[in-house]
Amino acid sequence: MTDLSAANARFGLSGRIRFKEIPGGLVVMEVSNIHGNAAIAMQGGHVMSWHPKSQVEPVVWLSRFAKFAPGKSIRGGVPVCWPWFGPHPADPALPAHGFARTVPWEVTATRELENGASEIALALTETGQARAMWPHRVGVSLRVTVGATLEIALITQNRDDHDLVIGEALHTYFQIGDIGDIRIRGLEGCEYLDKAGGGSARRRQDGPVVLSAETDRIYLNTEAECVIEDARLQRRIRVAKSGSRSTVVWNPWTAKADKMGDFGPDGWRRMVCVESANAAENLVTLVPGAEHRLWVRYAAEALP
Ligand SMILES: O=P(O)(O)OC[C@H]1O[C@@H](O)[C@H](O)[C@@H](O)[C@@H]1O
Repeated sequence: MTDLSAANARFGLSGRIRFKEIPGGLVVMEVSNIHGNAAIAMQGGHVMSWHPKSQVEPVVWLSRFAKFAPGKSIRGGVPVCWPWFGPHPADPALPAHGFARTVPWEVTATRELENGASEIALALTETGQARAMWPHRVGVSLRVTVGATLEIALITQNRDDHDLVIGEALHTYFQIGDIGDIRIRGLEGCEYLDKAGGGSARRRQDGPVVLSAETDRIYLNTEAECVIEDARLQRRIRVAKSGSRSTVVWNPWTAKADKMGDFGPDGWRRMVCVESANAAENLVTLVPGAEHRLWVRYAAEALP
């Protein structure tokens, strides 16, 4: 759905949901309600930003140097990694983190809830390009609820006649005061694959996660809530989830961020990715007809 006036007529909600085109040609849905603001790009079904009114600063980080172009993933927000996480297991020519984040999605419904939150349903558009990369019959949808909290459900239905194995993540970039001033609780004692610098060593988390260098970890068998404690912004962000057995913690640090070209000079200091995923040993197998739902809820609150 790229026709703006048709999209606004069908799914716009006066004063609350509006579609617009941004420089670079992407169509973005802007959501604004009594609880706060969010923006969702139709490319990738990508929640680009979320700023609840209770917070001085946004909770979901979007790089000031993000590039907006057809077929290119946006640096920040909530990229949807699907149907594989990281490099493709067999074909390095295929895009990292799957194709869902760079293909068109379409809105299938919008509504305002009684509590003033806005609910948006999106579906991955069937394209020949996606089919060529992953030739299976499947239904993929997102349900985004923008309220006092941000909830996102990523739903996969196997409509084929054989088992499907998927990797996935809601690859969320959270806005923080400074990378040196946060700690992440909820992963204590968990085993992780340490991918920083291209490795894959297995380690165990000792205490809360504190970052002091490039960090790229897949925490395995982790279903509990994570909490990002931010001493600089004097707040904590709660990351609750279900249907997700891996948690990825990522920050590229300075040298890698410089090479990536869309972080800006110090962007990497203001973000941390805490991704609710099913990756590595936690892939999901769907039998024909089965449905899998990965759900997250983000909430921010002042530190006591
Ligand atoms: O630059 P991309 O493709 O969005 O990926 C960013 C990072 O995403 C993380 O999830 C991966 O663990 C990292 O290895 C990767 O570098």
